[in-house]
Formats: sequence, C-alpha cells, structure tokens
Amino acid sequence: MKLAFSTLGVPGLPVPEVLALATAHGYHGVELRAHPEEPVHPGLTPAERADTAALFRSTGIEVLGLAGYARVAAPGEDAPVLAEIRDLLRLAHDLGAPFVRVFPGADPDRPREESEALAARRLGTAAEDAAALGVRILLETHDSHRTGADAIRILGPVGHRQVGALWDVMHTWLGGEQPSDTYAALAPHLGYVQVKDIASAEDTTPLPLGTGVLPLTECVDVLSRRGWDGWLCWEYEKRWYEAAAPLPGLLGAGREHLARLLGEAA
Ligand SMILES: O=C(O)c1ccc(O)c(O)c1
Repeated sequence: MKLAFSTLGVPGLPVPEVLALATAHGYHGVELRAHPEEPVHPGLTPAERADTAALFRSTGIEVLGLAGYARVAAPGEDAPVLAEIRDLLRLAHDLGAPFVRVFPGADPDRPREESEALAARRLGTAAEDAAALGVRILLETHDSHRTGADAIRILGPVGHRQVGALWDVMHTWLGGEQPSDTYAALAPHLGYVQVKDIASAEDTTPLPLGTGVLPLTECVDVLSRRGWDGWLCWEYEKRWYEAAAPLPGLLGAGREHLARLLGEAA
C-alpha cells in the first residue's frame, strides 16, 4: 500500500513545504484540502495549476486526491452541487489527481430515502464528467452517512465505476461498525482509506497514529488479508483542533507506525 497525508493537518502551508515534508518523511502522496483558505483550490488560474502540477512532478510526490466540500445529499437544487463537483474534477484533472472527495451532508430532518435518491442522482450525473476527465468521485463515510452500510445505500444505486467510497476509519468506528463489516460493504467501491487516531468517542482531538482508540490494526489487517493494495492517507484534523500538536513533528513516527502495521499484517 502507498502512504499519504492530508493538508488538513498543515493548514495554509505552501505546496513546496508540504512536498518537503512528504519527501523528508517517506510519504508517496498528499491529499490536498481544496478549500479557498488553502493554497490549492478551484479558484486557481491555469498558470497556477500548471505550476502546482510541476512542483509535484519535480519531487515525484503524487497528488492522491482533492478533499472537497460538496454535500451530495444536501437539500436544494442540483445545479450548484454539480457545479461544485465539476470545478473539483477539473482541478483534479489539471493536477493529475485520481480522486475527488465529497461529503454526504443529508438533512437529518428529511426522509432518508429522499436524500439518498438525490445524492445518487447527482453522483450519477457527475460520474459522466468524472469519466470524461479521468477522475473518480469518492463519497466519504462522514456526517449523515458515516458507516459503510450507510454509504452503499447511495453508492449501490449509482452503480458507476467513476463513483466510489472513501473510508474514514474514525467515522465508521464512531458509527459502531466493525472494520471487517465496513470492508465487506465498501470493497466493490473502495477508492482509498483515511486513517487517524483519537482519544475516545467524546474527545476526537487528533492524536499521533497508534496512541488512540481507533482500530487501525484491524483496518490494515482486513485490507491486507483481502489483498487490497491502495492508499492509506493520514488525515490529522489540525485545522479543526488548533491546540493539537503540530503534524510535521509527528509524520515520521506516523509513517513508521503504518509501515509496522503493514509489515505485521503481511
Ligand atoms: O475536510 C474536513 O474538513 C474534514 C473534517 C472532518 C473529517 O472527519 C474529515 O474526514 C474531513
């Protein structure tokens, strides 16, 4: 498996410094948080996109994906949601990134079936744009659909290979789902896996990998046993927890922890 980290862990850090961290600590790729407060987002000009892509190429570090904020199951018109996804897809294409992350974001006060049908319709439409650009849209296990069982109620009806799943191990654990059950649900759809660690369900402040309660060993075991050979991406939620220790000082030990889990699972 290949290893990446998300720039959610290094808010606002310029791309050359992100690449220097990836190189220094042995990560193969980076997931870019595609938000206007970050250096890479859909507002970049063609020249800025070309410069960013060239920076990645010069280091050999891959852009794993763009973490966008489109909410595919949210109430409202389809057009703005589709426009947001298309902007992310174009940016991913220009940067050579294979994946774009979207959130579910259903309104809990609305009938579940209605939100899921809405999400499936939008993803099915956006899948055609994704196919034309050679990018895959991944629905993250998050908010209204935090388990694999939840996510496949949307992904199953879409049934398009340009639309898949992003397994965030914290949200599936918070949803009470065992890693083997998440894997069984998501396997036909799985794009990649976000790993992280936290102290408890009540305290989700990010911790160094391996020092919290999340079932990282079980997740890596199930992926390895089934011969899955994709990406593990460390998503350290520093942006939302200012008091958390800075990620750069943790990246080396985090990579070693993941390498150890992978070695022991092999
Ligand atoms: O991109 C984000 O902001 C974000 C926040 C929380 C998460 O659990 C996550 O996977 C992503």
